[in-house]
Amino acid sequence: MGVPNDDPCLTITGLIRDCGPVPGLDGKMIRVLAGVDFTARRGQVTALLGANGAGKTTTLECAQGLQPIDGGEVLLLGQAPYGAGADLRARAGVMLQDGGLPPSARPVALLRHIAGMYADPRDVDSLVDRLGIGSFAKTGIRRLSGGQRQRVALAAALVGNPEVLFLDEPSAGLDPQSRQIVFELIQELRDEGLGIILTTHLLDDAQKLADYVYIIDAGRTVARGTVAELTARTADHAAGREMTFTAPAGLSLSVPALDHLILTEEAPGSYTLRGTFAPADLVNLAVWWNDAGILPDSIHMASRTLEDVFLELSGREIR
Ligand SMILES: Nc1ncnc2c1ncn2[C@@H]1O[C@H](COP(=O)(O)OP(=O)(O)OP(=O)(O)O)[C@@H](O)[C@H]1O
Repeated sequence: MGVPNDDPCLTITGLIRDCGPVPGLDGKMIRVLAGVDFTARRGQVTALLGANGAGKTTTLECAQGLQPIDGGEVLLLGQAPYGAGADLRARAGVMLQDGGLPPSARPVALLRHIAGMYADPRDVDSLVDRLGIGSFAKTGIRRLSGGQRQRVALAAALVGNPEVLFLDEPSAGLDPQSRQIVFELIQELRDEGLGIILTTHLLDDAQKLADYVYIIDAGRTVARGTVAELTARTADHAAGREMTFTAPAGLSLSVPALDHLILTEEAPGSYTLRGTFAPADLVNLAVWWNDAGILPDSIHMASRTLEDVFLELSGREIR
């Protein structure tokens, strides 16, 4: 296996998409995508995040050539996907949330059938083994649990040996063991050089898997970066840290050495410090505890998670 390169496999620039006509808007079209930028690279997992209705599905459908575009540019493996031939489709694997699998088919027979349609398919037996499909190999798709169906859908997306893999909510419905298996497989495929594009509502999944993250809101790209970059403290978000500790209730909150931080007793005996911490603040805290004769029962310090960033950018209210 060669060293994977990180060339772009999907480039979306200023994507505009109008849909409709919408009956509630007197039959007018609505601008669903108003400038989405997104680049996915080979050998990386790139996550597309956004609240409900942000435009993720529409973006991916434009990327897969399932919808035309009204402005901007989409290049999948160097080609405009809408109207492209079967050759391009064969190079992209798509795992949809509802699977899109024929309900009466049996998993292994279906995978062998799909493999037969490709020039250079993956080995079906090893995929079946890897994804634990053997134990329900001959059960009809309609009788499978959601998590089993999800694993068959992933195998079906991979069997054609694609260069780019689109995964819509890959861990939806999976139990912890299956989720672990699927995550390990995604990481291996990434290391093989596949470009993997993932949409998810589970920010924890994005935090664990994604090399690069794009956040879209109301049809536009509003943030991009590695998880570390997005969660790093910036000038705007200098108050990005929070420390909590538990100690006896009713301590005096007047601590001059810490008065640049906000110290509150959120519940009896449960204290929170927020603000821009310097390492010396930990010394000042220890001096305060020492002077007051306190040994805290627990201490916890955390920085922002991807979820905090997402909520700041997409708003906390439901749309
Ligand atoms: N054909 C259409 N006609 C009218 N409105 C549409 C059409 N397609 C999408 N929309 C609207 O565009 C917006 C974006 O939809 P899209 O399905 O891309 O969002 P999403 O980010 O995938 O949402 P979710 O997380 O809920 O799946 C939504 O408000 C949706 O109602």
